[in-house]
Amino acid sequence: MTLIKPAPSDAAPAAGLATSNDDLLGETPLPTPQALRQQLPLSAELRQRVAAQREAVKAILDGRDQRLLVVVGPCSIHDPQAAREYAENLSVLARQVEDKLLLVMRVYVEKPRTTVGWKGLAYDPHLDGSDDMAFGLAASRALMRDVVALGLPVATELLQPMVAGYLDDLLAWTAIGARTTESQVHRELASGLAAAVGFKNATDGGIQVAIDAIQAAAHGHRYPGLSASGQPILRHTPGNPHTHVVLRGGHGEPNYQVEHVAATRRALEAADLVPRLMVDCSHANSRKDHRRQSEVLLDVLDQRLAGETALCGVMLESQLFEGRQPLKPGAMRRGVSVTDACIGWETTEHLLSLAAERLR
Ligand SMILES: O=C[C@H](O)[C@H](O)COP(=O)(O)O
Ligand SMILES: C=C(OP(=O)(O)O)C(=O)O
Repeated sequence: MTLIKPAPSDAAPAAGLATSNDDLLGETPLPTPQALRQQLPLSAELRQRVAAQREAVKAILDGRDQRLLVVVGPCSIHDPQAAREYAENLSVLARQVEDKLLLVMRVYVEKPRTTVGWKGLAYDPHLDGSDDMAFGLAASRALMRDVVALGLPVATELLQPMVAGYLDDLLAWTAIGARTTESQVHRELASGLAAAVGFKNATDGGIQVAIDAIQAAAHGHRYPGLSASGQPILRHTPGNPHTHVVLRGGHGEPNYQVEHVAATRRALEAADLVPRLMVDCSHANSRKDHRRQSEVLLDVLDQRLAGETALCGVMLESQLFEGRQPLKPGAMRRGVSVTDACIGWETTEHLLSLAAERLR
């Protein structure tokens, strides 16, 4: 992706004259979270639905509901219309398997990058480096609201803490990603979320950072933030007891197999935490080959059926069509991932129907 030069109005003054960082930065106003929520409000019915969806996720994490939590959907959203079509398919499947699986749709609008790259619908919705974030935040909120209206719970990764205020009333489950689980800022954010939070293990495969994150997020925190109306505030959080580890493998090596799950269970128990985990079938667990996600899922199902109660969830990266494609506006295939490769809808439907059948 080509980096765009700042427009003249955003251009920084000559560096030699700068006396503070503000002099070096361009800026573009954004709506406040309150303004966006007013523009795209949640009805009382949808608010209650989100509350019920959160409760359903927490019941699984607490062991009050024996179903498997399944966070499934695109690696990233770049085409909200295609995502709506995906959500319609998923909502039909969700009803067919609801006796054994709770399906939650990945609506990932912020992407953490290893170095640089497209950062997601919320940041660059026109996919051209113009970074029309006001539009991107609105498109993200509108899509999440439509997904909830279809009856599906929404999952996302929260990356930039300020973005949370635009979207967090819609979320039933949240990820803190492998690149941010060790960050105090993200642990503080998690401690104030009403939704359950999954902490990914680190990109090097280390699980201790996720265990530390669970402990940090369970505590109340006070940290500076912005209120819904844009006022700087000291935020007071209550602590979040509904968090868990997500095993995603590390540095190309998987960590979903029986010995890894047993080691993670022991590490959680040693820290006096309830052993509850989700396995991400993608990322290093699939060695970044989307076709291997099924292997991981089937292994996790075998572990569950063999009595491993710590395994309460799985994650799948899935799109309308399989694979991935480079981000080239004007030359793109509809419903194909522009970040990590995904399995296609037919495979997703087959795998989740099979999973429900095996658990029956
Ligand atoms: O889930 C998606 C990617 O694995 C993550 O955003 C990192 O992407 P990158 O390594 O392509 O930057
Ligand atoms: C970026 C993701 O995962 P991880 O943080 O495990 O790399 C993701 O699930 O989209």
